[in-house]
Amino acid sequence: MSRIGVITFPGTLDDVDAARAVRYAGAEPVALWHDDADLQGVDAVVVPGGFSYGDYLRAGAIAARSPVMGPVVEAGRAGMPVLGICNGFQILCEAGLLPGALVRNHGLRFVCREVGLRVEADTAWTSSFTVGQEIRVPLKSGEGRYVADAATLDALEAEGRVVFRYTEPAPNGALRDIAGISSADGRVVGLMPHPEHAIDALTGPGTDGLGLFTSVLRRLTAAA
Ligand SMILES: NC(=O)CC[C@H](N)C(=O)O
Repeated sequence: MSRIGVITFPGTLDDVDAARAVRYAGAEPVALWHDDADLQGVDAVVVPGGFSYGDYLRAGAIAARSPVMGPVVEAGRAGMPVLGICNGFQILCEAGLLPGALVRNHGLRFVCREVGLRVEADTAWTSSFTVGQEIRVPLKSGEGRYVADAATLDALEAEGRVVFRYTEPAPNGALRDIAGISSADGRVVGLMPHPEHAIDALTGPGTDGLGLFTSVLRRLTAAA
């Protein structure tokens, strides 16, 4: 069975939901601890949402320099699938695995509501969707405005690395309505909205989020 690590930092909120999403998809979640530079032989890693280290300095800035992120960056650069959700996306950008940055929402308000996303790229974490498919998942963040310089944004678009775009003007002011991006090899993906909160029909909203986790499992099983 594929083993997918889920990291817990001080201040992480969504590790339990991320582990459940991994389990619902049919993989084994493995708890990884921020202070251990040890990935325990996992096949993929989820960096979940929350307020790691209290968002001090900048969201994700301290977590990006914690012991566990050393091997995550190394493995991500070598092709291991890594998914950063919300604070996890902020951490992956701060760690240099993904380009650009997440800054305070325009209007400076925390945004907490369901959003529509268009899947725009076939990656390790989106192969269960069709390109162009629209999904609905919750967004809950105060520093969710994706920014990068124009050359980086042009390159991301030209290389098919904009993975998710809001289907409405970005509620946080993200440039070009970008909700999620990937590494050049499509294995490291970060997004601001929360697919792990949309996996169970009983609680909703919908189950669209599960597709990210079934996608990576399919990829890992095909590679095995
Ligand atoms: N839900 C989250 O992961 C919150 C992310 C981050 N701390 C923010 O508010 O932007």
